[in-house]
Amino acid sequence: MSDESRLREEICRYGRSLFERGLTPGSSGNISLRLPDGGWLVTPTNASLGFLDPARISRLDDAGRLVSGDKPTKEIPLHSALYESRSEAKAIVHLHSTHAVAVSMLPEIDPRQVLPPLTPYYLMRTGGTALVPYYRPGDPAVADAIRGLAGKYSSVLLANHGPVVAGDSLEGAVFATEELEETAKLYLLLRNLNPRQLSPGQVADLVSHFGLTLPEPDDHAGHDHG
Ligand SMILES: O=C(O)[C@@H](O)C(=O)COP(=O)(O)O
Ligand SMILES: [Zn+2]
Repeated sequence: MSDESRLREEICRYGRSLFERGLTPGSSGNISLRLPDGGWLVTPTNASLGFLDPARISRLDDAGRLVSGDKPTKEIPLHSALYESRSEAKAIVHLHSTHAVAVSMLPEIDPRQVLPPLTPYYLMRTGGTALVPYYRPGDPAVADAIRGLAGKYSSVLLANHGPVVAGDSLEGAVFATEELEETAKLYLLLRNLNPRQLSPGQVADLVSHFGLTLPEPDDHAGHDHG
């Protein structure tokens, strides 16, 4: 099997797994992978991640033109801007996972740190998450909001919409998105119960032990637009 065939299968396998676990319902969500030649594989628009066909995955060239397969997701500007700002990223996952979407609507959310440091694994997998304001799905204007994060976040929550997470492999992007969803669930379970968070010293220990790069507390991620 060629590398590209293997990657097509991988998109379908992870898509099915995410769908079957209820992490993105209906035809919501999309996945992309960057190929060594600069082209991409992306999920087609209006396709359920649970029922993808490897042969119908959209293949784009390095200029973003459709080369084969079905019409691509309408979120190409979103994926493209995140790849642009995270040059090492190889894959991106966007989901409508319920708890993360719920958190994106809460009034107290800090756009530079959507979730507090509740668990080590959340920080290790996501490196922290930024919130960007609401944009209509497919609106190319979301790209400027992603660029406004200056490449500091690979994990982003779109307000009233869902997470979009980049990784250095599809597995990495999927694992980080799952961790964001689980931590959003914990946050909602513990909201108003004053849970103990990781202390600054415990976070610093994780940063040094695992070589994490976390955004500085004063890094700005814009909240309002329009
Ligand atoms: O929320 C939306 O409409 C999109 O962001 C989405 O999740 C699915 O769109 P397509 O990938 O174009 O099907
Ligand atoms: Zn969406």
